[in-house]
Amino acid sequence: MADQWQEAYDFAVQVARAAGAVIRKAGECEIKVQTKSCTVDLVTQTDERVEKIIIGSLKEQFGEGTHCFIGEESVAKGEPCILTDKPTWIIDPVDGTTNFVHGFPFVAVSIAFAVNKELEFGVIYSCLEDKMYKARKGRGAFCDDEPIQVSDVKDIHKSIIISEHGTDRDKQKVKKIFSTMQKILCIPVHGLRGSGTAATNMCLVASGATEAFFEIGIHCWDIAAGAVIVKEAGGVLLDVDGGPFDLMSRRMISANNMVIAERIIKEIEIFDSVRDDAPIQKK
Ligand SMILES: Nc1ncnc2c1ncn2[C@@H]1O[C@H](CO)[C@@H](O)[C@H]1OP(=O)(O)O
Ligand SMILES: [Mg+2]
Repeated sequence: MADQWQEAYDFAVQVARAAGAVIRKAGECEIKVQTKSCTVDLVTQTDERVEKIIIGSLKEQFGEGTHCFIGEESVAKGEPCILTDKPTWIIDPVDGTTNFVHGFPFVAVSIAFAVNKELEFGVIYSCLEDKMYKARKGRGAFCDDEPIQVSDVKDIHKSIIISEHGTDRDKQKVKKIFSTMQKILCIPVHGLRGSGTAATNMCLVASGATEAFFEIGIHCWDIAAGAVIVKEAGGVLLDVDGGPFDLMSRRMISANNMVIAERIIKEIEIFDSVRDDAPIQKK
């Protein structure tokens, strides 16, 4: 059925915009911060509240039994993070929580929808910039309803590359991250950047502002919506070892084309991270 998920797609855009308004308002008040896995892994009442609003609205619209939900804060509370063939919403209510806490102006709501383990659409609302990015499989990518496209740069020396440091402060991992950054910077490339939100970084690749974004340590809810948006904007998604993109693997490179992706992959020093769909006791 060609237009089966159009209603869900349109509804996701509405929900993301409403969620972004809640985040903007919350940012005007005092933000109470708590920590999750470590002292730099932050969470606020807004993350939890917004996830409840998003999942509540989707359940009300589409029924509780037929659709599944993977949300960052629900998983943090012990809900499973397994992608099945059922229609599944993958949600990051506040991507860039550290930015939100500090008033650094890139914070995004990320909502993706998968069926039969395949991503059907993604919506990312960069709520402080008030930019709505969206894409549906086979239908192109858009920012505020204008079509977007990846950059056509093939020469790595003319590129800007994005990566992030994540929240793990294990010395060996940090060393590898910085060693990778140093090697890429000295290729040389025009510059290295990082907005602090994986979702926004992927929108920057999709809209041609940067050639690639890669990270090890991210979660499926950080990149699911962005994956559709990058792909529909003409870009590519790969594992950081050059293999196929795996949503649950905690690592990925998104790029404008294979030439740039493969050149960056040569420099990435890979470190282990536990898969999102690993059994909970092993995390
Ligand atoms: N352990 C981790 N390692 C790397 N990135 C992480 C991470 N946990 C979350 N991220 C996400 O990666 C980006 C910054 O590194 C953000 O999008 C952040 O999402 P968050 O703000 O929703 O936690
Ligand atoms: Mg996130």
